[in-house]
Amino acid sequence: MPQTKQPGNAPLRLDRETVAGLPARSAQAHKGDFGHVLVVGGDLGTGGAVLLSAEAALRCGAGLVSVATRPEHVAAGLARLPEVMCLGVSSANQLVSVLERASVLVVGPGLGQAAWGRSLLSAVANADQPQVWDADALNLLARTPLALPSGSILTPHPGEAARLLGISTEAVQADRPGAARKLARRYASVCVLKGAGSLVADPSGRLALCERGHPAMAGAGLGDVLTGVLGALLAQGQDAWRAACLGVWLHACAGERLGVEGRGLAASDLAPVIRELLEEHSACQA
Ligand SMILES: NC(=O)C1=CN([C@@H]2O[C@H](COP(=O)(O)OP(=O)(O)OC[C@H]3O[C@@H](n4cnc5c(N)ncnc54)[C@H](OP(=O)(O)O)[C@@H]3O)[C@@H](O)[C@H]2O)[C@@H](O)CC1
Ligand SMILES: Nc1ncnc2c1ncn2[C@@H]1O[C@H](COP(=O)(O)OP(=O)(O)O)[C@@H](O)[C@H]1O
Repeated sequence: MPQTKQPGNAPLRLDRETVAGLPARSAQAHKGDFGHVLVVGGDLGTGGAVLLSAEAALRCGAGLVSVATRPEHVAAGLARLPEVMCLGVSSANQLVSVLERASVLVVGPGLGQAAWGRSLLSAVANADQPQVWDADALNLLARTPLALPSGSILTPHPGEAARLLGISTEAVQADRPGAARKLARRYASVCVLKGAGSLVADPSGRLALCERGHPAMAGAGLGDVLTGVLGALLAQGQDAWRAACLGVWLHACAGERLGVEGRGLAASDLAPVIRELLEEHSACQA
């Protein structure tokens, strides 16, 4: 990423110039060049969260996308996203073969915190691919010591950050840079602290601020979309810091573009707009 000089401890401001893009694709490119994102989650009652994530990964250029979810959700997943390989798993041992084939793991959207979700999260945590942890993966992490593999990203909203840090949501909001940096250090991962003015922190203390976005984004599933975007950028070779900076910026700019239409922004509206913005920033063909 171009390193704009930052005065003192000021965060890097994410904009078109400061976020690093994806390289153009060669004319001989094939799907095997762009990674395989596996999204794990979607317990009974929250099955849509994994589909939002998988759709975003597909629309941001991942070569292959799989979902591992409750068997009850497979038919709906295939009907909505025929491009995605949708596997029903009743227990963690059914995850093993698909985990081995994936290059990036996204875990947490709609995962739940019951035995099913806990066992899938343990299996994912034992894998060594770069990972994106969100939602219930973070709620479980707050209760159980688990290590994230190197090159991973966690994406708490202020409520999840508060649970991880054992403090109130208000305390997180009162010192967002401090909370983001602390989580990045504690989990040796890049931390995206979501909410108006999302922050990206890394374990070395580096901090970036995204001033884009729109209050129309305050609705269900927008964070699930972000996880898929980040998974796709990791799968296409960006490291955790670059993927987080580009992904957060694209997601917020897409929210802004759609937000002008007013309230009622559906999370699934976002993916095609993120695709447009990604092409404007990093064209697929030179
Ligand atoms: N279609 C589906 O299947 C969907 C499934 N989903 C799944 O549902 C599960 C539960 O996830 P969740 O995030 O709704 O619940 P939870 O962690 O209790 O957080 C809520 C509390 O956190 C806080 N808070 C959050 N943001 C804040 C901010 N910016 N600024 C300040 N505070 C903020 C705020 O706390 P409060 O202010 O109310 O104290 C808020 O009440 C999870 O598995 C997820 O994947 C969802 O993704 C939706 C779509
Ligand atoms: N007022 C806002 N301004 C900018 N971005 C927002 C605003 N409200 C929500 N967002 C963004 O929308 C997403 C919401 O994610 P999250 O709270 O995890 O929702 P969910 O769990 O329903 O998917 C985050 O990326 C957050 O930064």
